[in-house]
Amino acid sequence: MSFLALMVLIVYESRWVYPEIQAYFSQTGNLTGQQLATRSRVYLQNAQSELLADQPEQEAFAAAITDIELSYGLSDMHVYRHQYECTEPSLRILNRVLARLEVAEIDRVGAVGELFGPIQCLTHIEMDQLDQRGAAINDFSVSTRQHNQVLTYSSLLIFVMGLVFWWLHERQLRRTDHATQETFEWMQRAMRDPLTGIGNRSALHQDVLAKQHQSLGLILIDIDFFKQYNDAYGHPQGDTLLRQLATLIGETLNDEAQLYRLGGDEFAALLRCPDTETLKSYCCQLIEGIRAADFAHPAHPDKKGVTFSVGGSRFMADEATFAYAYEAADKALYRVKAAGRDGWQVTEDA
Ligand SMILES: Nc1nc2c(ncn2[C@@H]2O[C@H](COP(=O)(O)OP(=O)(O)OP(=O)(O)O)[C@@H](O)[C@H]2O)c(=O)[nH]1
Repeated sequence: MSFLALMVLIVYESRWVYPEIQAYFSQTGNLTGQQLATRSRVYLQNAQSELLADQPEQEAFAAAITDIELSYGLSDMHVYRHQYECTEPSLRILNRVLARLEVAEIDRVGAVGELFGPIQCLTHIEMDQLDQRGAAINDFSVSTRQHNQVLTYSSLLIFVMGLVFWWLHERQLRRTDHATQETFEWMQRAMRDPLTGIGNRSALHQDVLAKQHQSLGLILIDIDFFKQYNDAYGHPQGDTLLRQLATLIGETLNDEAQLYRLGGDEFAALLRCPDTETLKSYCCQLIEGIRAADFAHPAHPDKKGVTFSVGGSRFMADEATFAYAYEAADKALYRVKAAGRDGWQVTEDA
């Protein structure tokens, strides 16, 4: 709002300059007024010269009459009559002198003397018109200086306001960026399992939705007798094992799978899977991988190391088929558990 007011002020100040210059240069009253009075005075002085010149009286009178008439014409102006009290009496004197010159009822010296009054009046008019012009010039330069100052300060203010707005805008931009970054990081964290760093159940759902219409394999991996492992080594060691197993699963699947911890001791792997044979080979690799890793598990009932039960299913990714695929993989896993664990099964055509 204040910005708009400043702009209006600048436009007003700019518009002011032109009419003011016009007003100055159209001081015709003063300029012309002074020039006419000067000419009129010069004619009267010429008339005096003619009267005093060494020439026949008749010629001198004729020349003087012409000069006085010219002077009269230039003096007989409304502005002079209106502004200067001496004008009317001067014109009357000129009229009288003219009349007397025409009938030769006045001598040369007398006529010259009569003209001094009007000359004095015209000199006064000239001086006054010059003073008025000087005052107008002075006023004009003062006003110009003031308006220039207003223009300069307003422009400066606008510049500073522009800088402030730019700074505020930049600051807001930085804050928004920061907030967006924070939100993004929170969302990332909300999708991660804090213990192992791999995705959680929400991430699994999201990733499936992002792979619409792709042929995928879902593999559920459950640690056998993990409760006993915790009991034997304690929870901190159990946590360490969970982290190690997350790494092992990733390496075993050649980092082609996206991994998730669904809670407790259950992991999931999601990977591209063109056919069931591929899915089976991944499951087989997992069982062989955990056996080869040979993690100690003293509380394992069969005295084996840590083992997995693995169930898998294959599906064309979308929201509805994922629910069936999950259920199918879970059933396969359950069958492995029921069959004694440490093995894998897949459900065909989920
Ligand atoms: N260390 C650790 N243990 C966990 C965590 N989450 C769950 N558990 C434990 O995992 C164990 C899972 O026990 P169960 O569901 O009976 O599974 P299990 O002992 O592996 O038995 P089966 O699956 O039938 O072979 C429980 O004892 C939980 O306390 C965790 O974040 N860290």
